[in-house]
Amino acid sequence: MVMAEMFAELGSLAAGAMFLWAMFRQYFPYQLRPYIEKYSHNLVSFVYPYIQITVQEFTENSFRRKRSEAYAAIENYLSANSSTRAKRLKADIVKDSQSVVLSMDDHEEVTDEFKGVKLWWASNKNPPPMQTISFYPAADGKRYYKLTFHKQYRDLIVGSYLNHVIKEGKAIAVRNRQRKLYTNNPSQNWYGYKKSVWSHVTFEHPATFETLAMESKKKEEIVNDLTIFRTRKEYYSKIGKAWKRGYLLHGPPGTGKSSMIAAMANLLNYDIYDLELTSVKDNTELRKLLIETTSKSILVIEDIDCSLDLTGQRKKKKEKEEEDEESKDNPILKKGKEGESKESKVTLSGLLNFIDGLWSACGEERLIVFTTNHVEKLDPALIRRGRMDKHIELSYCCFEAFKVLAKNYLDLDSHHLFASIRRLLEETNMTPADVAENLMPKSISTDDPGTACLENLIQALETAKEEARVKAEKEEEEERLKAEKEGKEKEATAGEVKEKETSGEEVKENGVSALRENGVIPKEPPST
Ligand SMILES: Nc1ncnc2c1ncn2[C@@H]1O[C@H](COP(=O)(O)OP(=O)(O)OP(=O)(O)O)[C@@H](O)[C@H]1O
Ligand SMILES: [Mg+2]
Repeated sequence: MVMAEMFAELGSLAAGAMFLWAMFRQYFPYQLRPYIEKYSHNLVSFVYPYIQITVQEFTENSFRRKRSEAYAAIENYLSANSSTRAKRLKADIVKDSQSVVLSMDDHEEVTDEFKGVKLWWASNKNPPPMQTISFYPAADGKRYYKLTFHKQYRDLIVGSYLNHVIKEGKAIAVRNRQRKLYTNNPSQNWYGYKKSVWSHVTFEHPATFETLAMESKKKEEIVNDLTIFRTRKEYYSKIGKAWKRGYLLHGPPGTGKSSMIAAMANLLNYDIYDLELTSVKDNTELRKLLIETTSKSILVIEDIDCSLDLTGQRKKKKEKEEEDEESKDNPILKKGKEGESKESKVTLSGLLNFIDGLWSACGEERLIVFTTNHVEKLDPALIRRGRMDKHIELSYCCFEAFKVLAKNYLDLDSHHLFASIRRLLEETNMTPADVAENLMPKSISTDDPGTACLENLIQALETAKEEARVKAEKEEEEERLKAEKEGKEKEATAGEVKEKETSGEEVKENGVSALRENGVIPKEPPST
């Protein structure tokens, strides 16, 4: 009964308020209305001790409509912090359909706590504008988040809480994102408005530092170097350097240079930009590619010594001039040359600027990795410290590296054949790629695949040792023959010179006696 009375009273109150509001709108002078609204706002804020901050999903300026970074970060933050508390959630699939991320649904509210202070987040949506007949799909309403907190915590919330939310949100986005492997498009593939200088696929390489075979001390040093680099944002800005680091990986083919790049990307959770230097037209295009890369990425140039003849550029130019001269009068030759003229005009100085010039500071938290099989062929300017800060040599398989491979491939920590393998590895050079190939079980039916593979490896090592011995002998023989030949040639030339000298002396002697005969020079006194 009491309840029913209460509802009846409430109903009449609401009806009364609505009547008053309608009267106000109809009869109150239009010019005075803003003043009344302003004072009513002031009155409400005086009584209502809470502050509200809204963050719209889209920011708009006169050029374009863009999804707000702050909104995306808050969305991620709330998806991680609210999914256990909110009752209505939206599900979305990320990471290549592998996991589901839950976020707050529209018109849902959750509470959060920061340093003992309670705050409320609400997700809302403004109704869409009036529908008109349009070619485009119907516009969705404008979403926004509203944060409410007590005004006494204003400094704490504005000063640190919001920063904390954005930072956390961005970190969650990085964790959830799908990593990408980019490669540069040739410039003829950039189509007008939709031009993109890089194309990408999902990056999924299983290599990690655990599976990488190399000495554990060296591996630890590299992992430490990378992890320190990642946390050094403030340090880099303090010393006034762009937050980037260069690595030069060098060593024979099949020693794990490309695998190490994949392991680096997996360790740091970075994207990879694999730059194919030969299809970059010129230095300007190189700069454009650099600008289009994002932070938290590894920029890779593989086989830098083969990518471009950077040191031989001048020679090439001279040769080209000669060729041009030749083809001037020959129209067929000229046509052929024009077709080939797409070759890269990237210069060494362009590349040096790319690595550590002014432009290289755009974007941050970036690694630049060069790989090469012939470090001695590279220009010293290209690999000096500061450009390539860390030089890592990946070499032939040592016993420690073999043990990593045996553990990965055969699940073996020790075996009686390890001792012979150790001795053989010390005596011969075999790349980790070859060792790994021999450790792959070749048949399913073997009872003891581990022993079979190790025996295979021993055989391969012995063959390699024998081949190396034969090769060394052959080289020695060639060397000996060459030395012999050179010796003979020297002897022959020495003989010729002596002959010439003696005949020259004779001529001289004859000349002198003739002069004496003719009394031009005095005769020699008789010897006593
Ligand atoms: N250090 C290593 N640890 C583990 N696996 C390795 C290692 N080195 C080579 N491999 C194996 O050999 C294969 C080839 O290695 P990778 O492509 O990394 O060599 P690379 O040094 O980049 O050679 P290249 O100079 O020819 O590009 C890899 O797929 C990997 O399985
Ligand atoms: Mg490689």
